Amino acid sequence: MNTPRTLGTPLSPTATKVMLLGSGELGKEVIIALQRLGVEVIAVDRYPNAPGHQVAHRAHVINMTDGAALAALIEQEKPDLVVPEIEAIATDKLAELEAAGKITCIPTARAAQLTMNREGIRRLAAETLGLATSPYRFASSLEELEAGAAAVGFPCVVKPVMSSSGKGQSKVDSAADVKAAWDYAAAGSRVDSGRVIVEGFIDFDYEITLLTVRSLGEDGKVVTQFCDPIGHVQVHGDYVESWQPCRMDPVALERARDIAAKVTGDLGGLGLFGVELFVKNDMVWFSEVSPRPHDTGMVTMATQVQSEFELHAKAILGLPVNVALKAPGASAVIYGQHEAAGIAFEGVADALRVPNSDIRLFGKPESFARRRMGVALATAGDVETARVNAKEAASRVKPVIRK
Ligand SMILES: Nc1ncnc2c1ncn2[C@@H]1O[C@H](COP(=O)(O)OP(=O)(O)OP(=O)(O)O)[C@@H](O)[C@H]1O
Ligand SMILES: NCC(=O)N[C@@H]1O[C@H](COP(=O)([O-])[O-])[C@@H](O)[C@H]1O
Ligand SMILES: [Mg+2]
Repeated sequence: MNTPRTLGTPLSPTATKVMLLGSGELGKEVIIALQRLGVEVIAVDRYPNAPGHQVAHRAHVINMTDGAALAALIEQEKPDLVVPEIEAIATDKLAELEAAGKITCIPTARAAQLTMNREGIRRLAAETLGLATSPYRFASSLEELEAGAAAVGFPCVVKPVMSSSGKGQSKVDSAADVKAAWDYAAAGSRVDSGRVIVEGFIDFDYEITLLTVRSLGEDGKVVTQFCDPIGHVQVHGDYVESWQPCRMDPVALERARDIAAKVTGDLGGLGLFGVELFVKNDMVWFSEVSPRPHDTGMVTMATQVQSEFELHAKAILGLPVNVALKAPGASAVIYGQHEAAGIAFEGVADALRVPNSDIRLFGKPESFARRRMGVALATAGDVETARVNAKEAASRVKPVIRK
């Protein structure tokens, strides 16, 4: 597509129809942004009443890694755009349907295929594009992992090739810990492929997500724009806190943008990408990329004129976008803390008494101790104050089990 999409009326023959594959907290916000433009939205996830299901025109529950089930649903709904929201999807089927001219996949089916599996994106970035990354090896057995870990050196990080939000990921300090990391990866991957990546540990000063948008310019050509860098803190491979803008050495910022332009340029298509980078002084390493909104980018709901979700919604429809920052701000995650269905949240009023704060509760039907159930947002005159306030607001929200 090189012209903006004409938008129709939902639930009528002119409807512009978008299908989200994955309907968690990130998809929910993309759906809300699309709904505001009068787009008809079909939300798909692996379990009923997912956050995005609750705000879409129609909701479906299927195993998205089942190619036949996915193709059948696409055939039934005939969406104009198919928008992957998670990694664990039958992306080969998406590629087949795209090649047959039956779907338009965001940003491209190839991008979804490459980023579903760490091996695809890592080999593209390091071996094809020549970008700096941590040293790495892939392993399909404990013996291969032992050899790989020895090759990249200790400490290192072991991750299933198909996983996200830190699932199955562990840091390994010595050869004695390799077996535990192998077992942990096997238990934690979202799709058990029996394969892992082992990466040399990068002793970075800080890490960022560089949200990068590919949208259509007035001349019909793709324009690449960068949001202000987002700094974040991760615990056990999962984000707990993020802030924007993240102060950076100007040389490092230029390098970060260069890497992001190369990766997103190769993946192609339209939409927003979250490019994850490690930074030490003016050195920048590529870590990975989401060809979709990023969890650390939830902060943009408070900090930007258009959140990462609005940017994605607009860009995929061929509409112009505005990546400007509105105010410095931060986000802090609210975890479930309990293993229970239908939990309640006390203290929301107290949380909202924190200056310039806001709360999002995702509405996930089931809570786990470390499941992300909501996020607190705060803006302030400076990022430091915003971080303190976002964490304070998050801590005032108390998940409880109601009998
Ligand atoms: N090679 C490494 N060196 C140092 N830290 C690392 C390395 N790999 C991962 N980490 C840390 O673990 C975090 C999560 O890693 P990564 O992004 O690969 O996992 P993920 O499961 O894909 O998470 P998400 O889906 O949330 O992006 C990183 O943001 C970083 O803090
Ligand atoms: N880092 C990727 C990420 O944050 N993805 C977000 O988490 C949801 C799954 O949450 P769940 O595991 O609680 O169901 C996904 O649907 C997406 O919104
Ligand atoms: Mg990551």
